[in-house]
Amino acid sequence: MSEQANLSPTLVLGAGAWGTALAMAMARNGHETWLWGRDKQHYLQMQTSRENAKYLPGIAFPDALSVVDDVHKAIQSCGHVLISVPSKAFVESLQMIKPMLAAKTPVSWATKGLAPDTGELLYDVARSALGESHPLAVISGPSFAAEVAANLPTAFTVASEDGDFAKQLAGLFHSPTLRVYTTYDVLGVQIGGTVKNVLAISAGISDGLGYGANARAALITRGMAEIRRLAAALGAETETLFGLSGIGDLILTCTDDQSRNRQLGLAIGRGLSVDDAVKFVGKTVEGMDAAREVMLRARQADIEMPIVEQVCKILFEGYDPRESVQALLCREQKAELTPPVN
Ligand SMILES: NC(=O)c1ccc[n+]([C@@H]2O[C@H](COP(=O)([O-])OP(=O)(O)OC[C@H]3O[C@@H](n4cnc5c(N)ncnc54)[C@H](O)[C@@H]3O)[C@@H](O)[C@H]2O)c1
Ligand SMILES: O=P(O)(O)OC[C@H](O)CO
Repeated sequence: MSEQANLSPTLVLGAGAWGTALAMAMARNGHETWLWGRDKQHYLQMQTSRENAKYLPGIAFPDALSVVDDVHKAIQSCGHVLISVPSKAFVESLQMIKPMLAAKTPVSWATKGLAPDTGELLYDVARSALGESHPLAVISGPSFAAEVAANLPTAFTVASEDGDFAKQLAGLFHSPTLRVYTTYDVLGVQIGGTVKNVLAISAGISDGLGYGANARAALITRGMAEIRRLAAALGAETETLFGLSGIGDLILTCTDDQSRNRQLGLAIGRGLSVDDAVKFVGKTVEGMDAAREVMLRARQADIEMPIVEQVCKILFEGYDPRESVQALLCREQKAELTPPVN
């Protein structure tokens, strides 16, 4: 993609919390931004009230943000499509845009997760669905939608194999309150953004059980070791995991109650069944699906991810969370670091 290519207007597909917050951030910078949500009632409400009362109440849309209803027309005439739907709707979104997308229109997404059932990385899914001609990018990092919408200081990362696209996309968001970094390591960014959701469930469970700060810090640190093992096995850069999309997002979601993944874990740890906890949270919890898919990838790569494994046992096999903590604590003694072999 050339440095002069024009990404405007951006069409944001998915009018949930994150799609709306990202659309508002671009529009605040004066970039023409179109927001589309599939629910007609919701669309009409946003168009009339000029806010997204369902997900981000009380924050007015900037003038450069328009709510669009004719998604087909919008796809054909936009300069860039940003997908912000849950991972289970990602393939469906690609299929929807594909027939209408102009040959080289760049596509990015802010979805965190893997493809359902196969555990494929979304970058690979998008590349095989859309072909080689579209620049692709992933947006990830420690960023709660409500804080971005409220214009609170935030930093995140844009990853693309196309450096010009990464730079231009980052430029759409960059502002005095939003610092956006770029990287070429699409693999590392996706792995960090996916696995942290599963680990946030584990941290929530631990806190919900009433275990202390020591246990939470241990889960974050050993969870990071699990992310690193998977990332290394799949060929990501270790450095990425020490950045915003790795440790940054892991800390955010494991420690702050705004995280829906952590909220799910807290509810389970406090004694709700998994089904009741899901109903209680009542929002998108990506770590539920991700747990299964991350475990699949770990088995394929023949690596150990004991915390993710215990989260799967609690979520899908009815394990008592206390038994899972015992299983983690009773693992054989291990070295954190062994001396290098000369
Ligand atoms: N909320 C955050 O703070 C945040 C931050 C960073 C990343 N993310 C990621 O962004 C993604 C979206 O999360 P969210 O918080 O916006 O979720 P959300 O539940 O707030 O909204 C999801 C939206 O997607 C819509 N949707 C579902 N299926 C769709 C489809 N097939 N086509 C079009 N729209 C569809 C829903 O109607 C809903 O409006 C997730 O992968 C999440 O992990 C969220
Ligand atoms: O609410 P969560 O747990 O989905 O986390 C939201 C974002 O991914 C935080 O970066």
